[in-house]
Amino acid sequence: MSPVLLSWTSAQVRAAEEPLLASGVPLMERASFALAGVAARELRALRGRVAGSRVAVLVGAGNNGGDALFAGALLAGRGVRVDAVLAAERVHESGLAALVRAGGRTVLLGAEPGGVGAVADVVGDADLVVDGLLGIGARGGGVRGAAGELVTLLGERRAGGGGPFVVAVDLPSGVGVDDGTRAGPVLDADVTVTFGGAKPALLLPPAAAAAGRVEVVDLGLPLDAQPAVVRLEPADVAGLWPVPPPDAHKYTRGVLGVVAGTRAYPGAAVLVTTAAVLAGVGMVRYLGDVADLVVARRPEVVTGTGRVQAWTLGPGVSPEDAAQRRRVEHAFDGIVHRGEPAVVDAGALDLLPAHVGPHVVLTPHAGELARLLGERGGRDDRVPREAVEAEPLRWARRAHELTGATVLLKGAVTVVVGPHGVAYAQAEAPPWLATAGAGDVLAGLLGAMLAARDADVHDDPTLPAALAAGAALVHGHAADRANPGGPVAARAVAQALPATVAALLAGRS
Ligand SMILES: NC(=O)C1=CN([C@@H]2O[C@H](COP(=O)(O)OP(=O)(O)OC[C@H]3O[C@@H](n4cnc5c(N)ncnc54)[C@H](O)[C@@H]3O)[C@@H](O)[C@H]2O)[C@@H](O)CC1
Ligand SMILES: Nc1ncnc2c1ncn2[C@@H]1O[C@H](COP(=O)(O)OP(=O)(O)O)[C@@H](O)[C@H]1O
Ligand SMILES: [K+]
Repeated sequence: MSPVLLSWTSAQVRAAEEPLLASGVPLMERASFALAGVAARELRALRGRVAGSRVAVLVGAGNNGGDALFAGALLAGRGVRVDAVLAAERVHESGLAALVRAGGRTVLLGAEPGGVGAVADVVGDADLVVDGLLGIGARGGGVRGAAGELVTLLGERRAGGGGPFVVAVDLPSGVGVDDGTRAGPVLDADVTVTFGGAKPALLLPPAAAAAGRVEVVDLGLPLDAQPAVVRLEPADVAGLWPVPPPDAHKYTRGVLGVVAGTRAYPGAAVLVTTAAVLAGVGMVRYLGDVADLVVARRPEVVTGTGRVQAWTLGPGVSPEDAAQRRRVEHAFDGIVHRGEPAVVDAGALDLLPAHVGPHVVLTPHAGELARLLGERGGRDDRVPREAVEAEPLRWARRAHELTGATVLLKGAVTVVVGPHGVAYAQAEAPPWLATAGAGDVLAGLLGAMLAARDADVHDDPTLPAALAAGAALVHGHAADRANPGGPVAARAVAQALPATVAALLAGRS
């Protein structure tokens, strides 16, 4: 398994390809050859053979269309019936010539007697569609014009359970390449064959859901700039997880202070402390109103004040409760003055000091992030939850700018933003994880990681973001391990942590 999926913006990709194109490296030839290979493999899987099957190639005005045309030509050469739908009067010239030479047929979108609907019927009846409408030249806002209508019609077929298998060229057409937005018609794909390196839209919500399986084709591009968005893979966990050395003792493994839970919400305290203990922290110190319950459920936990290496603050905490408020504010003293790393969740988000450092990791969901932005930002930052969900990277970045903290924005894909533009998008969580208390487990798990690596966090301000992304990955895997393919309770996710971590460290996941 290859560790880390990296993505670069369209500008970074263009900068990397420039010297190669200038020296005549045949990038499009390499790209289209790989693309045709993937299409042929999928046809074999779908139809049992390549020759005799039917492929529709959607061709936009740019080089993305060029890739699709050359791939169409290669497929036609292997006995595939290829219909190319030209979405512009001028398309890639030599690509078109190659397709026609190989026996591919063309229709000009808009010039067909039956209009876009008739073209949609032809495309819809194909075994496989190669989507070369838009690549990194897409300006956002979805596919425009007649091609946009075609994409909408094909989307309706897919939604109805029909429609052909779609292979996207470089990106699903219509997504916001660098910001992962989905505003307007997008052709959802089953497989995306992306060139040189992934693009942010392939990792970021909401666009990433349109990509299907992502296959990266190495074109030999010198992509040495810092990637825009990264997805950690299971093999990366070993480099982040605090594996105790032989001479470890409980204090070197870290003490986590927890302020969580009230008499009204006692469960949060149990879930946070359980997750931290099962993630292998040296010790948990619980501060709160339900110590008896916590200790009854987790006898490993100690109660009362004392030194800690890191904090988890906020699950089940109500800022109106004076005693809890005092405990959280006291913890923030150590966080601000001694630099203790912290996870700040739920009720503690409302008590966050004006400015903190990246050693503080905020863990809001979209609703909590919208509230935080509204309270701390200017007029333009007052956005509803839906706006955060439509552009999670943008708003997580904004929250980082406003607070100085590392920001982990929870959701189906969890987005993490830290200093120096570092960003992660983790998508391992099964939808079953969207259940009350799951966030408390994440807060305890991440707190344990920060407590064990507090010294490293002091040295490297980008480490908390990596640890947070790693925690999201472990959290998702634990949910899956707790009950593969079925419902999970938050407590079961916590209970699955020891075996999940062991499997990830052993490379068995
Ligand atoms: N970067 C690289 O190293 C390589 C790039 N290649 C391909 O080249 C592609 C980029 O090519 P281009 O720069 O020509 O860009 P595109 O092929 O993405 O398309 C640009 C064209 O689409 C139109 N357009 C933009 N937004 C639109 C919208 N929302 N609705 C309708 N039309 C819109 C523009 O007017 C322009 O004519 C990549 O995605 C990739 O497929 C490959 O050939 C291999 C190498
Ligand atoms: N659709 C989804 N698919 C997968 N995971 C999800 C989805 N929605 C939410 N999650 C995850 O479930 C957890 C829910 O956390 P949170 O909203 O804080 O709930 P709670 O406060 O009840 O613990 C987060 O880790 C989040 O990333
Ligand atoms: K495309």
